Amino acid sequence: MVPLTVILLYVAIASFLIYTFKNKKPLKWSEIANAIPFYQYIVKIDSEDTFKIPGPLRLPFIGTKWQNIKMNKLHEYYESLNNLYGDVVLEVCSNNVPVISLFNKNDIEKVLHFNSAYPFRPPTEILSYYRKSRPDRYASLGLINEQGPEWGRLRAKMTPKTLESRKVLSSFCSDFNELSDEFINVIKLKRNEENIVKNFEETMKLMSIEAACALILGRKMGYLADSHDHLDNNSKELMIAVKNIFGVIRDSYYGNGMWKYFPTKLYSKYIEYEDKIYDIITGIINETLHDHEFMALDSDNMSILAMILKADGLDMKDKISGVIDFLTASQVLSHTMIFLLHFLSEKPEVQEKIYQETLPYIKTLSYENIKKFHYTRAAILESLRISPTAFSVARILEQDFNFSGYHVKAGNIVLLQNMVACNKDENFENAKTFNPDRWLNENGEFNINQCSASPIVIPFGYGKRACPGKKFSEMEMTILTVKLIHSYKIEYHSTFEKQFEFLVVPKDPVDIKFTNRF
Ligand code: HEM
Repeated sequence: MVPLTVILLYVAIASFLIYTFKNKKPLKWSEIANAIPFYQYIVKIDSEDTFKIPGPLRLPFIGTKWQNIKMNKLHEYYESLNNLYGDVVLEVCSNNVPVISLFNKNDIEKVLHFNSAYPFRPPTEILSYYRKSRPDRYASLGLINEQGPEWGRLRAKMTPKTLESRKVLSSFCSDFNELSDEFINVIKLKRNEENIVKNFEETMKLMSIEAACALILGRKMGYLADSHDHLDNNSKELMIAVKNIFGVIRDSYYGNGMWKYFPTKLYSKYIEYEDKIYDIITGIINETLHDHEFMALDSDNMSILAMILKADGLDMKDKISGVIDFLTASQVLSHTMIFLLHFLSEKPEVQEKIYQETLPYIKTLSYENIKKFHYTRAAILESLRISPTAFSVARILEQDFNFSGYHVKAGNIVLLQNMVACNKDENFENAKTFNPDRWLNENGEFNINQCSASPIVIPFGYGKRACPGKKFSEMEMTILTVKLIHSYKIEYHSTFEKQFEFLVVPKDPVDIKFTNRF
């Protein structure tokens, strides 16, 4: 006999669900969607053309979310979708919104080359929902998530041409050289008796966040010191929040989505991290505004924080969210470096070539000098081609397109599956093989146009919406790689596996052996 309480509970839950769906109680997604004019045009699955696109079985309410996808293997899942259904694949979110994956080089290029005034990238739902619920703190969804003319305004104000000027890059180059030397020392201290740094990803993340704070906040946090005992609570909490927020965003995006209807644990965790970062950044901004010396620096020596604080036409809410967005977005360095170290570890001869190429310049790794490192830059690009951390670039179509014979209407969300496409032999010869030489011309010079499929190598995105941190990150990766190779021979001591955490990241633990070069 089923106890009466169980029956009553069942009836209560069923009635609630029927009420929720039958009365079309507004989903939080649609609240967000209606708040952003462009989103009203996102097409729903009722479009006949969209239905013709192959993909996993679609069920009412849950779309294609019934599949037992291991969330941390999502990047492999997309490769299997391509193998099963072809170059254009349809998935349907639980809120009936279609998401179309494009795997074919020509289709990807069509979207990239569409000349949009304000390229639309679907926003992160959980962040958008939370920021909309806090008008006391946020005036907009922020640079990463805002759309249309408002995004255009934020982008123009927060990423002025001076941001990537030679002088700003040169000035940061010398700061980053110092940090890299500290990092080399940290590795020395963290090696065990076999010269292995266990859980290297943790050490690398410290470097990543220290570099981000130097670039964006213009301050040294001390995350690379021997011990963290000296750090104040804010510094410790900032580190934890910035490190963990990506995992929560991933779960909100690809999980069961219950946070949209109930105040789940996941949503509380998200608020906890977002609020922590907000409070600490607001404190730092207030301190900075009172630091007259800092604010008086000329634009060539300014941090991104000072540039944003000095920008005209942005209110304080915009400035705070801008700094938060820059800080969280810049955490990708650590994953990209670990992928690169894996490839270098597999090919000691590449390490040797980098060593020889950079030997004459090792004492002065200036911004001008590192441009001469053709082979090193080719090795970095090759790693980003095979193992980008952003496995796809998302866009919302602004006009109808024909993709490999399928008509796809404006308003559809497409995922440009650059990682899968970049690992296909039809686009790159022996695509899965790490081969820096493919990026060198007959004179041994690095040339991005050396491969005909280079337009789909988009680790930093593309066009007006591309990553504003690209030049900084390429510079950081070059300096760090050169310094590491001049100090150590690098060898992976754990199996190399990737996992999905909103971004593709190395599966931990990563153990790397660093043997002194001399
Ligand atoms: C290896 C390091 C990095 C990688 C691989 C990376 C990758 C990306 C990608 C793929 C996008 C999306 C671009 C698009 O949709 O076309 C993006 C956007 C963005 N990145 Fe990065 N990024 C890195 C480092 C940084 C750094 C250091 C900063 C800060 C200075 C930064 C700030 C941003 C911001 C603010 C956006 C949003 C731009 C917008 O929507 O207008 N990133 N990044």
